[in-house]
Amino acid sequence: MSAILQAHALGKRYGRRQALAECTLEIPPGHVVGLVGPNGAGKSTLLKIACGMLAPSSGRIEVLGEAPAGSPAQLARVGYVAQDTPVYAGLSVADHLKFGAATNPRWDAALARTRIEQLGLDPKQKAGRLSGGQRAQLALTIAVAKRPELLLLDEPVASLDPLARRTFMRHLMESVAENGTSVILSSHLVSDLERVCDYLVVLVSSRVQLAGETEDLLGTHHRIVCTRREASSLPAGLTVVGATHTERQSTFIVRGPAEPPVGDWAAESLDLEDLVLTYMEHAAEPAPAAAATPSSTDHTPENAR
Ligand SMILES: Nc1ncnc2c1ncn2[C@@H]1O[C@H](COP(=O)(O)OP(=O)(O)OP(=O)(O)O)[C@@H](O)[C@H]1O
Repeated sequence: MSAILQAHALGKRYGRRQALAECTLEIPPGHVVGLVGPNGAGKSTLLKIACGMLAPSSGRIEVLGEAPAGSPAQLARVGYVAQDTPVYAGLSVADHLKFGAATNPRWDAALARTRIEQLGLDPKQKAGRLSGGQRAQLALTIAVAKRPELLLLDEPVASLDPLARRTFMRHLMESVAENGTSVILSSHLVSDLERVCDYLVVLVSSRVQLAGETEDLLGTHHRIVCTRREASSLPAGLTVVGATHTERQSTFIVRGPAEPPVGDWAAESLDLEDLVLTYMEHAAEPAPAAAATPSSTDHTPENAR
C-alpha cells in the first residue's frame, strides 16, 4: 500500500502568520506516528489539513491516496479527534454511540459498548456532565469504533490520568496490530510516545525538522563527548545537530552512519526524548559549523548544516 500521508511543500497561513511551511512528508502505512514539537509548531494545523477541516494555503497533500475529505468513502476511512475532544453536551453517552453507528459504515458497536463499560461510563450520562478526561475517552472511543484505516489524534492523552493514558496507548497498539490501523498522534508526552511510536515527525517553527522510522533515527544519531573542540574538526560524514561546550569539554549530537563514530571520544546512543529535545532546542539556535553535508532526503535543521 502507498503512503498514508504524502505532503509536498505544504503550507498554511492564517493571515500573516505562517503556521506550516514547506512541509514535505511521506509516511508509510502501518505505523504509529508521533508528531511532536513545541507549542505553536503547527501540529494541529497539519492534522486539521490531513482530515480535511482546513484547506492548505500552498503545496499538496494526499491522505490514503486521495485529497483529504475528498469523498464520503475517504471520510469513512479516516478518524480524527481534535485537541479539545468535542462532544455534544446535550446528548448522552449512549446517544453518541447511536449517532456513531448511524453515521459510520464500518461502525464496531461491540467494541464501542465494551470500551464504554471498561471505562465505567454511565450510558445515560449527558456528555456535558462528564469530566474532561471522560469526554476525551468518549471521543476516542467513537474514533476507534469507526474502524478507520487512519486515525489522526491531536493530543489524545493530554487530559487522561496516567493509568488511563497507559491503557489507552495499549489499546491503540492492539488496534494497530489487529486491524492494521495507522495512527498519527501529536503529543508533548515523549515518554508515552517512546512506548508506542515507531515513526517520528518533529515539527518546529512550522517546519519539519526530522521524520523517519524511530529505530532508524535512533540508530543514526549519537552523542559524542570529547575534549573541547570545534564541530568542524569532527570527521566527514557526520552532521552536527547540536553542540554544547564547557571550558574543557564538548558534547555533540551527530547524525551519521549506524556505527557509532570512532575517535578520541565517548560515543553513546540517544533515547527518543534526547533526540526530540535536541531537534527542538537547536532548530531555533544559530548554526554550529557542520562537518559534512547531509543527504538531500533528511530534515536536519537548516541551522545545523
Ligand atoms: N485559527 C487560527 N488563526 C490564527 N492563527 C492560528 C489559528 N490556529 C493556529 N494559529 C497559529 O498557527 C500556529 C500553529 O498553531 P497550531 O495550533 O497548529 O500549533 P500546535 O503545534 O498544535 O501547538 P500546541 O502544541 O500548542 O497545540 C501558531 O502560531 C498559532 O498561533
